[in-house]
Amino acid sequence: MARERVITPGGGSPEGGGSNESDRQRDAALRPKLLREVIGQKKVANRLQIAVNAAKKLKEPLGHILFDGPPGLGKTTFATVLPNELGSSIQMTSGPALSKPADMLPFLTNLEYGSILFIDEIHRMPRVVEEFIYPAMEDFRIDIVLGEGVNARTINMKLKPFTLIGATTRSGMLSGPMRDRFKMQEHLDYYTIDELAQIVSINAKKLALPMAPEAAVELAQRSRGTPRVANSRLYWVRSYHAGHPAIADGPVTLDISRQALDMQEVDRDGLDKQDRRYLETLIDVFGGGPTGVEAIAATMNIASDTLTDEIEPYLLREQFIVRSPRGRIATPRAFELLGKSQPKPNGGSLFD
Ligand SMILES: Nc1ncnc2c1ncn2[C@@H]1O[C@H](COP(=O)(O)OP(=O)(O)OP(=O)(O)O)[C@@H](O)[C@H]1O
Ligand SMILES: [Mg+2]
Repeated sequence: MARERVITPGGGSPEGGGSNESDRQRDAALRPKLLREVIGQKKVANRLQIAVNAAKKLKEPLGHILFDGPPGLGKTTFATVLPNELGSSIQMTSGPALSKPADMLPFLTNLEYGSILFIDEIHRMPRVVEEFIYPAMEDFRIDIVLGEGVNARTINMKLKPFTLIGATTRSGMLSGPMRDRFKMQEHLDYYTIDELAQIVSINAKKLALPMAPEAAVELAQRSRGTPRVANSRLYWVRSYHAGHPAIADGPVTLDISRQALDMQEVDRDGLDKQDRRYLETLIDVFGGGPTGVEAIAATMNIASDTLTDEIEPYLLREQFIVRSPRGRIATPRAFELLGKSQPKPNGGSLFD
């Protein structure tokens, strides 16, 4: 198993993407350790397995890898599985924790041959740091400037060949030159109900919670296609079950899982309070749009990044909203969900 060194200069969090502390502890407890334990994302997992096999056979470090996709889909999971597969070590940091090139030095000088440096939220790394690590990625060397003004000297330092793994929820914000330096670029997509149900069943076992298969499917259906959400729903169902003496001795049935999720105000489509608040704002305040994300964010009193990174991707995928050049528009499905009737468009189509 890999030795995991988590070093975060500047007190930054090694993991980003909007997960809070308790989510992170749960994530770590339930995270798969090996590629074969990873559920779904089969094409990605197969390509990684080939790359790992090749690296071992050729005794070369793995090429640099970029993972992108919405929060909670497994970017950090894949990054932490790889050193286990390779028998190497991993250091973890994140873009916001790296404000200047010197912040990279402890990581770069700690590298071992073939070890992994994981940079979460890599799109938030400042341009100066990005440019500083280009030669590290390409030729395993860095240029360090010592002193200032006329006394400044540049020292060229060789590094041990290593693998950089970047993760981002916003691949569009990554610069072209940075993206091009990754040998593999893997996009993670939402999971099917079947895959999520498997994850829920496996994790219920890890938590020693007896659960009927239909209950696992119910949780899967109501988890926004996202393993992290499925895990957090599972923890809630576990508390609900344990907190009711009358049912705590039996398994979690379909009924129990429904009651627990209804109590948490997770609806049958898996949308939670925050998702519905977004749709209510778009429909009640902005007449269903089109309206800009900044206006929705200001009205909801929430960061617009949270909307674009965490809330909107699933609503877009499930076609509760569409994006147009003039802004976000609620679809008939969103009106139906909230039990509202759709205003009649004057003349032109609602979606023009
Ligand atoms: N393919 C998978 N198989 C099984 N469990 C998974 C899988 N992907 C993710 N998980 C579970 O979901 C949790 C969250 O995943 P992870 O932390 O890797 O997401 P992430 O993409 O890094 O999110 P963020 O953008 O917020 O950093 C993991 O701890 C793990 O328990
Ligand atoms: Mg992560």
